[in-house]
Amino acid sequence: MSDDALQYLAGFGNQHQSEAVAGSLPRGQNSPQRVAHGLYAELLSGSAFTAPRADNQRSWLYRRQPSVVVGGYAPLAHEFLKTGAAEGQVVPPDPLRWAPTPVPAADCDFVSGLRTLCVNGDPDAQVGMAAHLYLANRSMERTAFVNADGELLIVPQQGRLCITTELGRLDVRPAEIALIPRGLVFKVAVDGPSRGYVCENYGAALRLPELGPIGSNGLANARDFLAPVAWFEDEEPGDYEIVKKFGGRLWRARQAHSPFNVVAWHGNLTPYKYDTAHFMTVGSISFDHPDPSIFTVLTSPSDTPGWANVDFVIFPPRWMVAEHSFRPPWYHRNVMSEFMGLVLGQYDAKPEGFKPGGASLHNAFVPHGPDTEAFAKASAAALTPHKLDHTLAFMFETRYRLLPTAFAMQAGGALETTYADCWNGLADNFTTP
Ligand SMILES: O=C(O)Cc1cc(O)ccc1O
Ligand SMILES: [Fe+2]
Repeated sequence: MSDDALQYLAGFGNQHQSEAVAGSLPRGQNSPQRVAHGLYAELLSGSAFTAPRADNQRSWLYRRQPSVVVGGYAPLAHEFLKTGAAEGQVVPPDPLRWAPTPVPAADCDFVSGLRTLCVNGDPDAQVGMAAHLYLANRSMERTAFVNADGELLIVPQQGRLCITTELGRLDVRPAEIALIPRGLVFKVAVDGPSRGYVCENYGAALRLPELGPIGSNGLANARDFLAPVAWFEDEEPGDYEIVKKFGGRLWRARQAHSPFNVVAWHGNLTPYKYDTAHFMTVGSISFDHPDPSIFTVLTSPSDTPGWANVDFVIFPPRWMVAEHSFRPPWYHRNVMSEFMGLVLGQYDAKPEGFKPGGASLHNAFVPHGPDTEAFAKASAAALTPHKLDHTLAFMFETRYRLLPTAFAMQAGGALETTYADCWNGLADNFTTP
């Protein structure tokens, strides 16, 4: 693990620039005849060249060798990593929940420890997402990973991650998140048994949501997203393994140098970290429970306005003050599909049953809401101002039905076969006047 005091460049979507060695970054042009210090220029495009300016994402990398210097790729098996609806199972129209999966004692790193729970869409159509767990007890040393199928939103739940990327390093702890652009090479170091969630987004890049009547401030503020500063692995050449996810399969290649050899870069296609403690929640200060869209941190739009390919929504510590209201989420059925995880504490709709490290899936039009215990508590609670504290749940909400994987549905696995019983106690209390 690297030290704590990493430096960052603040601002989501900014045109950042950074050089680890002074004078490495070309001034006034991108591709000089000879780049300073013998470096190679390489363009990384995250959007089509002709994407509208507001959506256009690319960075220029100045590196010791271009990434084309890599051996040929050979297939690499991964039993538990699944891609797109084609690799999902038949899904019953029931609410599903998974208990926390322990970090195995057997050797696993961030990539070998990926366990896909749910999939939809198709990366070749640039539609949909996957929800994975990661379980890791070993750092990636001379192995790096790059995902050509999707951008990765990493939500640590246990253990601190040091993520080395081509553009520099990010130190990420539980309650923080990391965003790794599609196609960017990275590796993950851990400081002990580590677990968390990953949203692999095959669709349009995640961005800050529109704020509408909220105005020009609030929710996740752009300046709280931190990009790394340029850093390169300055060591003797030696064998390095590059693992690439490409077309739903893993591939591996060997090269004789570190891929973390970018001495300077500039552009707006960067990884980020974000501390959810900086999320400025808005909520009801009068009555009723608002739609959870007020908690959207990042959104990947689809081609239909307002119907997200995937929204990343958090339920952070906040005050509950609504008067004459049932304060937890309402009972509902939603055309959108909801995958949830819990980073820490309790979730108000399922105070006991939903555990940190666990997950739930409420698919399109699958009824759900507070369990019997939460209903009873909230129906009788004194409606004084109350702080929901020490809690962080989140949701990947997607317009496409999520299909669980064989790992998610396996008998004897983490699937809670009695989950739906949590609503059995909701008796018919109707009384005729
Ligand atoms: O189902 C859930 O727990 C997530 C959720 C939370 C909320 O406050 C409103 C709607 C919703 O789907
Ligand atoms: Fe819901």
